[in-house]
Amino acid sequence: MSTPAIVVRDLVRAYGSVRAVDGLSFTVDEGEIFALLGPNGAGKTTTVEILEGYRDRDGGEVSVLGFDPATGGTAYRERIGIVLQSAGFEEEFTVRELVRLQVSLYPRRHDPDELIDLVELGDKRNVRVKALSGGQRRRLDLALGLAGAPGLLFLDEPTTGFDPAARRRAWVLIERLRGLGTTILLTTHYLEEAQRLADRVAVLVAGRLVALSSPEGLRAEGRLPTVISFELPAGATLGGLPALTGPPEAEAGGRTVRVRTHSPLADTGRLTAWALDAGLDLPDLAVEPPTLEDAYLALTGEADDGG
Ligand SMILES: Nc1ncnc2c1ncn2[C@@H]1O[C@H](COP(=O)(O)OP(=O)(O)OP(=O)(O)O)[C@@H](O)[C@H]1O
Repeated sequence: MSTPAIVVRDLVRAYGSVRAVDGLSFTVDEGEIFALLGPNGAGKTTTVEILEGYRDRDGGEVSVLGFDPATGGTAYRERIGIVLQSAGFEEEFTVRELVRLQVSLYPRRHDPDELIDLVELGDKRNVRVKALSGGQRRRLDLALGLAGAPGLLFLDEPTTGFDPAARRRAWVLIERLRGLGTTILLTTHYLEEAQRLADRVAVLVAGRLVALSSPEGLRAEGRLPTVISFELPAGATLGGLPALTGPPEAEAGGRTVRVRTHSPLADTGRLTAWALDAGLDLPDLAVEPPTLEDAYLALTGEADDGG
């Protein structure tokens, strides 16, 4: 087993009477994409800033790439990459000038042009920063965060504000970084992003860890039901449906029926057999297993009961 890239033990950080981080422990393996999730105010930014060396801690142990970030100084900062949400850019610089400048600050460097190609800004190389779109700027953020060829990258909500196509392209790029062996600590509010990218996910609530698992593990541990839904066929009533393990619920005022079940195969079989026997269709029949978002909402107590 390789040495973990990040070790956090019993980390505590308080602001007055608020314990923003309240006894947090986890490790991140080398080469892993590790996502920190949690509602607003859960302590993600505080944790990440402590790991980056930009915030003091009140208690606990932290080791990142073998350094204590609190005392690692420049030697430590040169080893990590940080992609901030909105770095203040020199608007008059071109993309190439800015990336070259950033690269020159580090002893271990990427080739500026390769970096620009990696983030797919090759055709914007000589364009001034002020003329970039929001999504292109975020890709430039990423190039700047990678300037020192870091072994560890902190990615703070990397796709906030991206359109869906740009988000998917960013995911491919992040996966490419993983392929290069970069360890990534990711914070995000997009559960689909965590599901797609993260090897493991930590869920924080009020400064404490409430779950730590692979996205699949988290879904499975939630023991949430699969939802079968369909339109009630014309002439059929809720009471006329076959016996199912989960009671069918009709949407208020509509004809959509939902069955929450832990035996989706058996219940779907009963429903379709019943419909076929009766010569009925089940319009919009769908069988949806719980998503990471469902598991997350249940864990953080944020599930909305409205269905
Ligand atoms: N500089 C500060 N002074 C006082 N309280 C702070 C400070 N920074 C954060 N806090 C408090 O610490 C708690 C955790 O904040 P933090 O920013 O770490 O949460 P977060 O999980 O990153 O939230 P978000 O998803 O909104 O970014 C919150 O209650 C917040 O109000």
